[in-house]
Amino acid sequence: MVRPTDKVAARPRGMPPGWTPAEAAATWARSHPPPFSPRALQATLDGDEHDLRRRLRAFLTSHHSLFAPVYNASLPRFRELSLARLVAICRAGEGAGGGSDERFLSVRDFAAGRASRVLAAHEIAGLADGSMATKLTVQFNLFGGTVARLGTATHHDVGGPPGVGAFLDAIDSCREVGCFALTEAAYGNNAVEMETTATFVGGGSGGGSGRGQGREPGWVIHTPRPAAAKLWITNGACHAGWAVVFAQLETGGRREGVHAFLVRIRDAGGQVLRGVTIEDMGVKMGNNGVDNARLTFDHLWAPRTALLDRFSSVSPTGAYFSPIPTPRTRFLAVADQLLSGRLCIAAMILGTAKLVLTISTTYATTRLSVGPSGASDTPLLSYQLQQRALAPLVARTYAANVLNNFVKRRYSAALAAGGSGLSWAAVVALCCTVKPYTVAVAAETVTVCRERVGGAGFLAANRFGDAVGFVHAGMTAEGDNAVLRAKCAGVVVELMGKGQAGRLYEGSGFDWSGAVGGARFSSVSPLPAGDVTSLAGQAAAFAARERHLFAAAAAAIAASAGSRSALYETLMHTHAMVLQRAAVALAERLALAALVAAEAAAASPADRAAWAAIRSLYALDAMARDAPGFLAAGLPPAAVVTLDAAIDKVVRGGGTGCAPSGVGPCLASYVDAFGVGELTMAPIGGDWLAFSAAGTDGELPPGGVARM
Ligand SMILES: Cc1cc2nc3c(=O)[nH]c(=O)nc-3n(C[C@H](O)[C@H](O)[C@H](O)COP(=O)(O)OP(=O)(O)OC[C@H]3O[C@@H](n4cnc5c(N)ncnc54)[C@H](O)[C@@H]3O)c2cc1C
Repeated sequence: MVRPTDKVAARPRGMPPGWTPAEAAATWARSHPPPFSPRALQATLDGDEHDLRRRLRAFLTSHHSLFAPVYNASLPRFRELSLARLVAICRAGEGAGGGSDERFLSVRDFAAGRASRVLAAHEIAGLADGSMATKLTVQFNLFGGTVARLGTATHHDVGGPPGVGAFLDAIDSCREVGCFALTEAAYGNNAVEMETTATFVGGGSGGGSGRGQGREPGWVIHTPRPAAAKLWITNGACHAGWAVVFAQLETGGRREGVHAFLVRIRDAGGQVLRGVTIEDMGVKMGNNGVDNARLTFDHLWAPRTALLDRFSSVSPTGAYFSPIPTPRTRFLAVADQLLSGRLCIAAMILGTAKLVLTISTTYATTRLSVGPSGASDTPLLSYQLQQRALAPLVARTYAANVLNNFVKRRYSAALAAGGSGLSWAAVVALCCTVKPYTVAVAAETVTVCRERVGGAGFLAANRFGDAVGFVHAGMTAEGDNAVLRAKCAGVVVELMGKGQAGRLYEGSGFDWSGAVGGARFSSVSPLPAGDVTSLAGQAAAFAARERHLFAAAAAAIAASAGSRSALYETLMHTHAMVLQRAAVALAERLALAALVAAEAAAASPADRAAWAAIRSLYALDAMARDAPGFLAAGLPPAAVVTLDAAIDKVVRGGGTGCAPSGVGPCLASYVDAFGVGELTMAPIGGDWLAFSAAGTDGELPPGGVARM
C-alpha cells in the first residue's frame, strides 16, 4: 500500500493546514452527518443472503493480491488472472478432499430454491472484476445451470459413480470448465433460426460422409457454413473442456428444432478434440479477461446421451419424443436458462453502478477546487452541479436495486411453483424488463461519473474504462436490451388480453394500472390533479403513463392480430417505439412500488425519511427525463415546469417529506449504504494524492491505496 499523504510536504497550495484526502473526507463526514443509518439502508438494498454477501466481500478483500485490478498486462495474463480469481472463489472453504459445505454458490442452487445465492454472488463478483464475473455467470448459470436443469442423471454423474452428481460438483469447483454455444455469426437475437445441426446416426449405418459413420448410435454435430459458426463463446478460447452446444436436431430425416447437447471440446489435457475448431476472438473494447471464441464443428461425433434430455429424448433407434409440441416452444424451453441469466447480468451490472458511484462520490468529498476566495479549498461535492449530476443517479441505482430484489423474489417463487402458467409469463416479462432497465441506469451512471471526476476518470486504475466495457457487454449479452423490452411489452399485452396483467404487480403493493377504473384497453385517462412532489401525485403520474402506453400498444396489436404480416408491421415498423417505452414505464413504475415498500418498511422515522427522499428524487427525475411521455399521459404542463425546481429542493434540501439536509449533501452516506467499501480498489476512492506521488506507472500498488 502507498503511504498516506504527508500532511505537510504534499499539501497543495490553497489547501488548509493538515489537509490530506483522508482529512478532507473526514471533514465532509463531520459536517454532513447522515440523519439516517447507512447500515439499515444497506440491509434493505442487499435484501437477502446477508451472510453470504459478508463472507464473499471479506474473502475478496482478504485476497487483495489476487483480486486487485491489473491494467498493463497481456491478453493471456488477463485471461489467466480471471480464471485464477474464479477458481479461488469456487474452491474457497474446500477441505483437503476437495469437498465443501461452504461454497459461495452452486449450480444446484436454482433447483434447491436458492437462486438468491447465485444472484448475490454475481453482484459481489461484479464489484471485483467484470471479466471474472462474466466467466462466473457462464460457468454457473449458462453452462452449469443448463446442465443441471436440462440434463438428467447421465449428465450430472459424468466422471463419477451414479447418483452422486460428480459433474455438478466438478462444475461448482471449476475442475470442469464449460461454455455455452448458442449465438451464431448470422443468428444472434434470432437464435431460433440457427444452422448448426445435430444429426442422429444409427450404429453402423452412418449418417453420410461424417465421422460418426460406423460408430455406436450418436450425434454428428456440424457447422454447415461460416454463417453458422458459434461466436462470442465465453470460456471457449482458453479454458472450457466442455460445451453446451445448441443445434437443430435431425433424426429420421425430420428436423425437430433447436436442442442442447453436452459435448467435450477439449480433452483432459486441454487439447482441442478432432472435429472441433476453436479460434480466439482476440482483443475487445473491454472485458479482455474473458476468452471469447469462434467455434466450428466438422462432423463431431457425440454419444446419444449427449442430448440434454429433460424435455426431449431419442431412442437408440432414433425415435424422437418430446411432450412439447412445436420446435419454437421447444427452443423456448431449452433457452430458458437465459431468463435467470438476465437476472444474473442485472445483478452484476448493478454492482458496477454501485462501484462507480462510490468512487466518484468519495472523490468528490476529497477533491478540492475553487472556493469563494478563489483558492482550491472547496470539495467538489458542495457544488450544485456535482450534486445534481450524482444524486439522481444514486436514486436510480437505489430504484434499480429494489426492483431487482422484487423480481428476484418473484422469479424464485415462480420457479419453486414449477415455472409455468400465467404467473410464469408475468415473471418472464419482469426478467425481460429488469435487465435492460438496470443496464441502462448503469450505462448512464458510468458515463456521468467518469465525466464528473475529470481526468482521473480516464486513468484505467480508476476503473471507469473497465466499467464501460462491462456495462456494454451487459447491454448485448443474453438478449439485447431493446429486443428484451419489446419481448416484455409483448408478453404484457398478451396478459392484458387474458385479463391477467395484474399478475405483474403481485406482491408489489401497487395494482396494475390498466385495471384502474376497469379500463383495460382505454387510451388516455385523465391524470388526477396532484402535487408532483407528493407520493400520491407521483404514483398517479407513473400509473397514467403506463396505462397510456400499454393501451396504445394493446390497441395496435389487437388491430393487426388477424394477419401475420400486419402484426409484423405493427411490432417492427409502426409501434416498436411504443413497446420500448411501455416496457420502460413498467420497469419504472415497479421500481417506484419497490421504493415505496422500502419506505414503508423502514424501522425508524429517519430511515423512512431517507427512503422518501430517494423515492421522491427518483420519481421527479423520471418525470423530468420523460416529460413528453408524462405530458402525453395527462400530466399538466404546469406540473412539468415545476419539476426542475422540485428536483433541486430534494437534492439541495428542504423538499417535501425528505431528509431536511437533502440527498446531495448526504450523498456519501447514501453511497456508503451500497457496501462497496474495501472493494472500491481505485486510487481516487482513497488517498489519490499519495497514489499520484508513488510512481506506480498507473497500476494499483501492492496492498492498494489507503481508504478514507
Ligand atoms: C462479452 C460477451 C460475451 C458473450 N458470451 C456469449 C456466450 O458465452 N455464448 C453465446 O452463445 N453468446 C455469447 N455472447 C453473444 C450475445 O449473446 C449476442 O451478442 C447477443 O445475443 C446479440 O446477438 P448479436 O450480437 O448477433 O446481435 P444482433 O442479433 O445482430 O443484433 C444487432 C442489433 O440489432 C438489433 N436487433 C436485432 N434483432 C432485433 C429485433 N428483433 N428487434 C429490434 N432490434 C433488433 C439489436 O437491438 C442489436 O442492437 C456474448 C456477447 C458478449 C458481448
